[in-house]
Amino acid sequence: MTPAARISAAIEVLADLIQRRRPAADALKDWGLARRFAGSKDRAAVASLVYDALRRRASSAHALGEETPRALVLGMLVSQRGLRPDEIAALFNGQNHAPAPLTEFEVAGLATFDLSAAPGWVRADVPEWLWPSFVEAFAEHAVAEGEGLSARAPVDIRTNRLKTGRDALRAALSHLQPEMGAWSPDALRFQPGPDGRGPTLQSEPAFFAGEFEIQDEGSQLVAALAGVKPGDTVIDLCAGAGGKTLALAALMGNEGRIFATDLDSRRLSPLHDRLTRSGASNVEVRVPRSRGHDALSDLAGTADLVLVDAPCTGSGTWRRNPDAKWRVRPGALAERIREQAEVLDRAAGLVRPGGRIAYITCSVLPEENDVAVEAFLERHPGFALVPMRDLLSAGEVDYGLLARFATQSGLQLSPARTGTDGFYLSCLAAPG
Ligand SMILES: C[S@@+](CC[C@H](N)C(=O)[O-])C[C@H]1O[C@@H](n2cnc3c(N)ncnc32)[C@H](O)[C@@H]1O
Repeated sequence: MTPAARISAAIEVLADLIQRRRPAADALKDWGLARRFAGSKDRAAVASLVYDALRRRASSAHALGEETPRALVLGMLVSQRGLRPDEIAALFNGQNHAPAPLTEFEVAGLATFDLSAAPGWVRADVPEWLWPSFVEAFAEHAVAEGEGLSARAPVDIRTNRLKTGRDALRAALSHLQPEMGAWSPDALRFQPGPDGRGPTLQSEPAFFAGEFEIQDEGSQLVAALAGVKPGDTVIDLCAGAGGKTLALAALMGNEGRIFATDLDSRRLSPLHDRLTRSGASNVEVRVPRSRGHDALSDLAGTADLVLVDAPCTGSGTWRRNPDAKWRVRPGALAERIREQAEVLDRAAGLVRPGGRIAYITCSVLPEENDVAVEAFLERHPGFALVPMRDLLSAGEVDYGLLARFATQSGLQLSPARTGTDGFYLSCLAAPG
């Protein structure tokens, strides 16, 4: 397919997902099934155009004066891909599957492409209904934070200390030109290529050998800051596929015990293979027999640390999933807040006297972060916040520089602040 034909395809996919309000992945899959002639490079290029258009949906609609699939693509070609109006006009020539020529209205929109008078949520490319939350979280930096969440994400990996060291892994992957992570001593980073994707790391021999896991550096950081020690008894209450479980096992050097569970037993399935590959031997996966079955009933009041990697809107990961940004609804936020309270209350019954709950989200919304923690402290007055300076100075690395990203009750990472996904961490000490 020519570059112009790929643009036509992206417009078609966007029309489908907007009209039928369906996830981008589903619309892309259907498009691919109906066009078997399209090769893997074409599919990747079309997907990249669609996701880039979704990153900049609000600002493109504003600049072009309409929210049509064409306008979203046109705006993105300017703001995300840096094309000039004449370059865009050459692509939109109506020949050989290229999109129809530009209208006068579109030409005018491209020529001015002015966001200076646009409201903050438009310049930030954040849903309008979430803008008050952004302003509450980031004040005068809210637009820059929204822009950070609209950019493409790098691919980060976490060196598995149980198998190798970061320098050795960097040498093993030198053909992919890894960069050192800025914060985590285990992180390596790969910048996205022209199609927005990173290298296919899962086919590397070092991956099969368990020497690394793909994990955003922010996720690595919050796991490291949770305060786990070799020999601890740890419960990972929302373990899912085990990204944090594996990080904790490595930090503990396989000493002590981790009990990993999840409300949804299906989500735990990938964890078994990942544990084998990683060499983590101190993890016991507790699979609930049915919804509502308590797989941890024997562990009440025993854990040095309960990790609550809570279900959330995922607003901190919009770089990786720009579709989710526009699909999240107020009802879903309210449901996540209810689940967060439920899971935190469950954690309170599992932690030992003097132990700790580490509450984590991949969200930047205060409702899911500080507000959730403050509501927990009201329900459980014996618990107390672990001071931020203690969190940042407790481990092998002094993370004092992160203190400027402290919130009322926790720590907020973000693409604009730390170059990571938008993770939040707050640690709560149980009464001794
Ligand atoms: C953010 S994901 C976990 C990601 C995982 N910890 C990782 O690092 O890969 C949140 C998980 O919480 C689970 N969950 C939701 N409500 C829960 C509850 N009440 N108790 C335990 N887990 C719950 C979801 O099934 C989901 O797997």
